Amino acid sequence: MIRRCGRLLHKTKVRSHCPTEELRDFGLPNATWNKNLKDLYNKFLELSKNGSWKRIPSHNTIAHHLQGIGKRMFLRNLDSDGLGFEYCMFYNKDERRMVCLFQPGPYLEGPPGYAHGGCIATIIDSTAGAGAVYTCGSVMTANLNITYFKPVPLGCTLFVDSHVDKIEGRKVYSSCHIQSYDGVILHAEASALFIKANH
Ligand SMILES: CCCCCCCC/C=C\CCCCCCCC(=O)SCCNC(=O)CCNC(=O)[C@H](O)C(C)(C)COP(=O)(O)OP(=O)(O)OC[C@H]1O[C@@H](n2cnc3c(N)ncnc32)[C@H](O)[C@@H]1OP(=O)(O)O
Repeated sequence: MIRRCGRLLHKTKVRSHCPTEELRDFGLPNATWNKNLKDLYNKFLELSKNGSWKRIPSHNTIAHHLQGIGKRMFLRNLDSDGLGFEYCMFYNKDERRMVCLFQPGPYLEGPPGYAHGGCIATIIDSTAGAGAVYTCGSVMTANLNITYFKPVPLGCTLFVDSHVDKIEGRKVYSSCHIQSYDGVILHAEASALFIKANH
């Protein structure tokens, strides 16, 4: 247990929204990560050693205008680890690829025992969106098309693989695949159009 901002918090379990708390990097392993997620994470850490891949830190806010009223980034806004979006991302600049290692928690349930399609869309948007941001700066999603092939069991480990395919002026075209951690099952694929900020 640690004491922060006058509240008692369990070191690995509880997420504080206290605005004065130092930023926590949620892309680091915690006790709720299953073995497959940890193994994939370690594999990408290994690949990062020669600089080709880079781990992307993940905080619970990018919204500076929210300072003073808490940190509420959509994917990191639950108060406990493991219940919602558990994920980390790695970026490969040369390949214009952003991958996300994702473990959907029980609060993301849609059909009984399976992830809601909206949370699959969210992780695709966030992964491909982050890939577009890291490749060419601020973007907004203009279009996202998803084909769902196989339902995603809650608690499994997914490999989300996005790629910036083409950049035409302000338009950034990306594709994304969601597979099981071992690549055996293709759960979904998507194409997305991002528009670069007009400044
Ligand atoms: C976010 C950045 C933060 C940076 C922080 C760094 C940390 C990185 C870490 C983590 C990143 C996380 C990543 C986030 C991921 C999530 C992103 C979202 O959820 S975004 C919210 C949902 N999307 C909206 O709410 C958009 C709503 N729509 C709009 O605001 C506008 O329509 C917008 C900006 C998309 C375009 O508007 P216009 O006025 O700027 O530009 P116009 O002139 O309309 O379009 C430019 C060109 O694009 C085409 N275009 C626009 N929309 C299109 C569409 N839907 N389909 C096809 N073409 C389209 C147009 O035809 C035009 O093409 P022609 O230049 O004439 O050839």
